[in-house]
Amino acid sequence: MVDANARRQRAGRRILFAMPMKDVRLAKTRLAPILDDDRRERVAYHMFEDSQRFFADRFPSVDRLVVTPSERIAGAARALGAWALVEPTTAGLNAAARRARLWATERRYDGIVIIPCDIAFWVAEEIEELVESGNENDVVVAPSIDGGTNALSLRLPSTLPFRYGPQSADRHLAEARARGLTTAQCHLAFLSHDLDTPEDLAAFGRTNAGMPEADHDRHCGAQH
Ligand SMILES: Nc1nc2c(ncn2[C@@H]2O[C@H](COP(=O)(O)OP(=O)(O)OP(=O)(O)O)[C@@H](O)[C@H]2O)c(=O)[nH]1
Ligand SMILES: C[C@H](OP(=O)(O)O)C(=O)O
Repeated sequence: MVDANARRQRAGRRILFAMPMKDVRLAKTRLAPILDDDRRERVAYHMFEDSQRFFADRFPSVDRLVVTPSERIAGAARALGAWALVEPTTAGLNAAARRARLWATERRYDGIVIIPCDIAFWVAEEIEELVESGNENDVVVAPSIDGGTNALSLRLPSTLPFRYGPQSADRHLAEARARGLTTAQCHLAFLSHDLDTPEDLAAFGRTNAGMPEADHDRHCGAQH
């Protein structure tokens, strides 16, 4: 009975997917050595659009917020069914995350899942796993293969300091533990692959080389 009630409560949680996105002119700068500006901007825009279509198609009932300094991206986000929050300047991912969390808190969402717009392959089951783990834990981190944070789920309200940057996955978990929050880490094979470097792009182009072979490589586990 307790379980059934808890499940019903979780099912009623309102969450927000928050997706930070730069102006494409400043995006994907690590690809500049191999792509001219036009191609680099197209890659950035294509990945952004792909992310929005994926969430609109597979998670139509979950609100999305795109945080961006770009009016062009904001307009495209709205056309693809998202809310858009326009930042006055490009102030970094930590600042964008803080803005998104404030927006969500003011609107009384129960949770926020911050996800970048540069994942090579989106897999709905991975996102479901992440959301489910976020229903059970205050803070959930899905690391990228280089130790970054490719998804961060927070139960709201939250005062966790954002630590995007090198090795941010461990840093987010450490900050959460230091505050006595419940934490989990999700190992999600596809979500761990953002497309940042020329090597990532080459792997992406080689029919899944460098990508996980099967989509069953996913699990979330509590961290103590
Ligand atoms: N709104 C906003 N989004 C950002 C900012 N910095 C990064 N992002 C977004 O956060 C996600 C991960 O970004 P990064 O991998 O750090 O940046 P990137 O533009 O994809 O690639 P690099 O320029 O090579 O670092 C992408 O969706 C970015 O567009 C920022 O200052 N503001
Ligand atoms: C989003 C980013 O992940 P990376 O690009 O380092 O994988 C970070 O955690 O700062």
